[in-house]
Amino acid sequence: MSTALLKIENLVVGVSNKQTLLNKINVCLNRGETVALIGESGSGKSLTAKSIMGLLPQGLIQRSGKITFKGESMSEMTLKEKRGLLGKEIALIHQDYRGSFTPYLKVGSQIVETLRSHEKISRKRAKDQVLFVLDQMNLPAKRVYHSYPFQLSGGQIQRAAIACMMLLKPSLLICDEATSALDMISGEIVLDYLERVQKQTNCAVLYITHDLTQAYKRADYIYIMNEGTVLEEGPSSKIKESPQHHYTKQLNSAILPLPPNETEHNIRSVGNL
Ligand SMILES: Nc1ncnc2c1ncn2[C@@H]1O[C@H](COP(=O)(O)OP(=O)(O)OP(=O)(O)O)[C@@H](O)[C@H]1O
Repeated sequence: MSTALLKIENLVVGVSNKQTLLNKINVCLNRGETVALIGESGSGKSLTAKSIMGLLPQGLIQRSGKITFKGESMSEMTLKEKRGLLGKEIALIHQDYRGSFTPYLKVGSQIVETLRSHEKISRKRAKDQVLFVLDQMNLPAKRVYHSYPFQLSGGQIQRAAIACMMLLKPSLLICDEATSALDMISGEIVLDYLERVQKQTNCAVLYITHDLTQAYKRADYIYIMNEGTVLEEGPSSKIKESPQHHYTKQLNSAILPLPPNETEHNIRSVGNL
């Protein structure tokens, strides 16, 4: 049997020895798979994502549990070793994109340098690749490439930051409410692009979201979280069609019953304007 790409086993996180915030979380991701952690605000989704990289906020500790990436225990890695994985092997896309670029350098040259620090590639080829991915993100590629961060909108910077991460072809992409700062059309364009990259590179994607509709559209497997625990898990179709837990049933009943084809058609029509 092949090793899981990422395995979280019995993860317990809390405020030193007091309050428990994550209680015995078990999550598994295979190569190429798309998994969603679903839950309302405060359910523990982001802390689970942060635990993977050892990026827990000050004052919080991992009390027990094991996290393995490609069969290697991350809990035993030094912070330096974990940071080495971040970027090349694991990309983390989150809502707060503001720190993604240095304010004094043009966006294009920053992405080129990031790419060249991970891959032996000429400046000219790197530039071509950067312009290509910026274009794939539906950005005015040349303008964004030659702009300083302050000359771009928040959504443009965020899409440029995502383009930069995907150029590094990570094995695992963690999207923590990655498109919540974008309008609906831009968000769909970004997620469609991520899906295309995923097909080419077979990277796994972990979506952290409260948007069950997106999870049903994008994920193969879903974990339903509430108050720091996983209440239910299963293939998306099973969670959608035969949920077992009353909380999952509640979440399902809260989804607006829009016909998917019509929604898609409307998005396409607006997008083509
Ligand atoms: N630094 C911290 N100190 C104490 N408690 C914290 C800290 N960070 C998060 N928490 C608590 O841990 C719980 C889980 O938080 P987490 O950020 O994982 O939620 P979430 O499901 O990602 O929510 P959201 O969708 O709003 O981002 C919440 O009750 C939150 O208040």
